[in-house]
Amino acid sequence: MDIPVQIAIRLKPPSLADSTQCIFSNPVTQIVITESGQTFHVNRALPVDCTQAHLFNSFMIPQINCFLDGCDTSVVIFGQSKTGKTYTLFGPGFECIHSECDQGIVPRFLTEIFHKLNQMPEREFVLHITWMQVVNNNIFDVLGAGLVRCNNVEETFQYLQMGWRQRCQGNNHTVFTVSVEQKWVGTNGVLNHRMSTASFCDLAAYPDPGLYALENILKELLAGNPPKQINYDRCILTAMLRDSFGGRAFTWVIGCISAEPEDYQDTLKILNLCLCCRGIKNFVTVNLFADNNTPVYGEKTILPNTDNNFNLQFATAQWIKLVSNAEGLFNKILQSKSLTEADINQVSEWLFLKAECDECLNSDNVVDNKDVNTKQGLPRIAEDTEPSELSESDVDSDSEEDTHSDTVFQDKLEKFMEYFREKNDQLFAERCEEYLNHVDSDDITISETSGSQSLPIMTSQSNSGRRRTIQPGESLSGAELELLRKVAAKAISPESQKILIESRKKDLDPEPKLIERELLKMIDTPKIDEICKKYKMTKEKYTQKQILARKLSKEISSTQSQLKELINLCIAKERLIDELTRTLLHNNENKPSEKGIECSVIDQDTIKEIKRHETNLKTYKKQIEQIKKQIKKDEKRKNTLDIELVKDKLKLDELSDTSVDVKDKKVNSLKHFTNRITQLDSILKEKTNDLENTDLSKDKELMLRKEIKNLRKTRECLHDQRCSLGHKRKVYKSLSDSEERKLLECEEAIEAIDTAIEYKNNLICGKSPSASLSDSQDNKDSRSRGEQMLMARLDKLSHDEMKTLLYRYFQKVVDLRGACAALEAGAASAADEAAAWRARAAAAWRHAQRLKPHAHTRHFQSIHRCLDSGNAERALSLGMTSDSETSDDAMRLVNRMKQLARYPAPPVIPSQNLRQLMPATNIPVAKVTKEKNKLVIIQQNKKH
Ligand SMILES: Nc1ncnc2c1ncn2[C@@H]1O[C@H](COP(=O)(O)OP(=O)(O)OP(=O)(O)O)[C@@H](O)[C@H]1O
Repeated sequence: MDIPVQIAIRLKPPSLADSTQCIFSNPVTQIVITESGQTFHVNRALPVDCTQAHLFNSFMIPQINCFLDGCDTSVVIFGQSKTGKTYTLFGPGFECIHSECDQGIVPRFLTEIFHKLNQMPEREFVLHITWMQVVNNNIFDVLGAGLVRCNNVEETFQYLQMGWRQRCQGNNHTVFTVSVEQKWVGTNGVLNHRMSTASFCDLAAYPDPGLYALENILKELLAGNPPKQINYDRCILTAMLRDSFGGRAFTWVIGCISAEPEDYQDTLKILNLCLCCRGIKNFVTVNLFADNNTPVYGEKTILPNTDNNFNLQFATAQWIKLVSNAEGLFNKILQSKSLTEADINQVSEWLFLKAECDECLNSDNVVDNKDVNTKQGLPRIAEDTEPSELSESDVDSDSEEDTHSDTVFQDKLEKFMEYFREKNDQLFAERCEEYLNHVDSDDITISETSGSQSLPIMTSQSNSGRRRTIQPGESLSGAELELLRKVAAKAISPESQKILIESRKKDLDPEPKLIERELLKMIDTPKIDEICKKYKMTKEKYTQKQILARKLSKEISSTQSQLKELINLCIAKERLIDELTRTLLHNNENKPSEKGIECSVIDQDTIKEIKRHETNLKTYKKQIEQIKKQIKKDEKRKNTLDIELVKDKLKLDELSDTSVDVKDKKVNSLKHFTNRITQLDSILKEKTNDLENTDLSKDKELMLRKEIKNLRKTRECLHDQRCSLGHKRKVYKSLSDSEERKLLECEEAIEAIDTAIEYKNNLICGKSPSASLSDSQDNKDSRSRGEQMLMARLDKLSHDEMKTLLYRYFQKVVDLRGACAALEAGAASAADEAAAWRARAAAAWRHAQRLKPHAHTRHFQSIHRCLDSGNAERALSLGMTSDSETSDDAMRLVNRMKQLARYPAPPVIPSQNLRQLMPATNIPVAKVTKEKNKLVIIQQNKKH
């Protein structure tokens, strides 16, 4: 979320009560006004008498909440010297003499944080503090221990005291940070793992190089430069405040100003600087760890139980996991800000509905057992072994208890099934409708491939807002639709398919809820409920009768034992009476008469005793009779009960057959639906992933297209440049060296741009653009060790390094191409020269061939002439130069030479004589002319 930096202005109270004030603040209108009437609108215009507590409460409480939610926060204080910057941040000091009321923002913040965290025992947290000072662009660790872990407020205050003593006094910057890592399991059963940092910066007063550097950064940010392009590392202070300005922190800037007239100019400067910050927006976001939002389930969640509720529990657990996964993804997508507003609304609605479901699932109405840990998603469906109404009856046998708990369990199970069915149906129907409703009407098709199992997918534009929470149908791929058809087809009876097909044939818009109803019918048949109720009632009666029967038989057996005892007593009494009677008779027979009076007294006693015993015996016998009667009665009752029990048993068996059938059906339906839920959830998950990917890839695609567009523009420019250079070369036949190089660069750059465009196009089309560079196993294996090392190094290169490297290679390539072009030109001219020479040689050869016979002849003629003229030496030298050893002329010449060598040379004749001596080689020529009827013949030499 983009949040502008917030501004608060605090006026230092005047040193003297009656001193004049040149700056005023209006906390109602949040305006700071100068004596000249200049106004500054700020977020908090704090009054002169503003207390430390008021300052803290007026804007730090929301900061604390934000911080505990996992966002970074920051407080930066500007102000001239002695305007109360340190006082605002820390207070007057940490000694006991100082009142707690004077505590500044930092101690209050720490106290509040510990207080709040202690109020949330479910949160595990680790808190660290650091206290740094920037003195002359050098960093100084006030606490001397870097990050210091604090477990409670007391410990933290000890460090504050220590730091207060150790800190450097003077005009320097102080940065105090508090970082907290928190971990807790939310009510939805997912882990929250966050990290937040709060920084408190007490800036030095002007003039300070760090402050100037910060001022420049603020100006750059205000000019609209993205933070990524701003060099925060120009000094330590700016590097430390990277997050506060243009970063991810929720920042408050506090301007501490003096209201006194002599400080007016400095105050204006600080006010303007603070106002500068108002235009800066920070991207505040929750800092999450990778494991944030992962579902956390205790072992308690999945209970080993009967088959029936195991499925139920498993389905529920899976369901919750899947929905939580989707929730995590949705949260991430929301944070990524890659969604349109409509999408954000939908996702938010989904999250809201999910929260509603969680609330509902975790409510105590659903599950009686209140001990269930609500953090673990759906409360545990526990076996209820608590005694209920029936247990009050006199049931003492184990089997009775079992039967009783069975009944209770049956009830519970029914209840849970009912609940689960409702929820499941509701959720499933929603999903089903969403999927089916959002396919375009064109998609009403019956898949030919799936044969009779195929389902016509219908559409209806009707939708309720709630059901439009997720609209996967809008972007369902063909494969997904097919999967959905299959999933739905499995659940729909052939009859309903027929109805659907028929309704489609009639060209009616089939009611989308038909499918839903059909699905619901599968598990929600009234017959099943009736049977279940009847079975339940009969079973209850049967159990009661069983109990009664048991009670009776127990009573009978106890009466029988009582009877036995009485009978034994009677027997004993009879024996006693017999014995007494026998004694009495014996006494009467053996005793003398004188003792008669004494004897009769004893006899009377014995008689009395006998009589008493006989009366007792009679009573016993009566009792025995009564007991016998009672036993008979009880036995009769028991027999009746037994008969009834047998009858009931038969009835139960009968019902049970039906109910088992029904139960089986139910279990099957439940299983089936569990599977379907899993399938649908996997689709949902896929769709969620797709949604994320699509949105991401859409953005990416847009970006790529933009890049391609830009590249094309660049290419066009380069192309124009290349054309103009080419044209120039054509016209002037040559280019300067730099122009030649430029041309090469253009060509090379165009080639590189073409490759880049192709690469990006491939990315858009989803093709692997750099198969050769991709790190597939095959490629890795096929690379030599050297190549692998090179690739590993390239992988480690930073963006800038890569850019430099590429530029160098580009230059190298251009150099090489230049050298190559020069070489090619040299080679071409050499080849031309060679060709010219070859042509000349050929011509010479032909010429030589043509001239050869004449030359020979002329050569030999001249030799002969020399010989003839007697110039043997000349002839010899000419002969020496002749190359005609094999020719006849040569042979003849050689012979003549040999003769000349044998005979001496003739005497030298003067040339005039020689002419006379010459044979008539000059044949006289007669010229005949006609002069008047006369023929004139004139002899004349040829030479004349
Ligand atoms: N609002 C205030 N209420 C009471 N006392 C104040 C207030 N503001 C400042 N003081 C007092 O003014 C004095 C100077 O304040 P403080 O040291 O905080 O200024 P400072 O801007 O940090 O100065 P420096 O830049 O020199 O570090 C301190 O004694 C402080 O107690």
